[in-house]
Amino acid sequence: MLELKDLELRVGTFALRASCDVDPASRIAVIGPSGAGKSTLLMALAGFLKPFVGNMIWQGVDITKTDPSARPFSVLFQDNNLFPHMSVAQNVGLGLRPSLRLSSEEAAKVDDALTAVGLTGVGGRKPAELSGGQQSRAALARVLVQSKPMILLDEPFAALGPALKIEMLDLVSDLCAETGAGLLMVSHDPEDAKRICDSTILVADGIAHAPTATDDLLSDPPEALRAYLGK
Ligand SMILES: Nc1ncnc2c1ncn2[C@@H]1O[C@H](COP(=O)(O)OP(=O)(O)OP(=O)(O)O)[C@@H](O)[C@H]1O
Repeated sequence: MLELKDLELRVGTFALRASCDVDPASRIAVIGPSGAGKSTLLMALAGFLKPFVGNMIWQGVDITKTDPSARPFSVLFQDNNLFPHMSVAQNVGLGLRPSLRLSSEEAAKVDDALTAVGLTGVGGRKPAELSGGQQSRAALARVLVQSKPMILLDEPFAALGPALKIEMLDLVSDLCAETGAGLLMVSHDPEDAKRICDSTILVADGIAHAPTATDDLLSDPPEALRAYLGK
């Protein structure tokens, strides 16, 4: 279990509270109005933002002060963060070893991850030589190669067209099913949540609420979500 214990996150004058249990094996969407704190929550989980108050507990162990690389999460933010001067395989390899001095076993893992996302044979290309969808797949391979128990995605497919976005969401869903990884995915689109997430965390009015069944939440949205959905 991932426990958020009386967490308070602060960025400038903004504050977000979270106190709930999260099933690390499930697929969870994080939705809410713009500026509500969705990215802030992910940044704190990933270890890039120190909580002002409270603790994060992973399987009974306090990870509040654990380095990002030692946390049970791999993270993908919106802009993919592929380095243009490196090959696709090197970009993926960074997920395993920043020095890129990979053992043959690690190099094989990179190949496996590229295959899993449908990029067999393109490891030698530079990111600019890939389409937008292929770049998203490469970024996903870097997440996958880390074999972490949970994947954190912050609107990684927002720049893709609707058909490509659906393709990527389904790929994420399949990869989670195959690897057993859990998912926490920030999205602006409730349809994304409906498509691949069993439960949803609503972030609104300074609170990251406990995960609720996605269908229940969206069929009978609370006031804060209703306004956001335009209902
Ligand atoms: N560096 C910063 N300094 C001060 N305030 C910040 C900083 N970064 C973010 N904020 C504020 O923190 C709040 C939460 O931002 P956050 O990016 O987490 O929201 P969000 O829900 O992810 O928004 P969006 O959906 O628009 O991406 C916002 O009100 C934002 O203005």
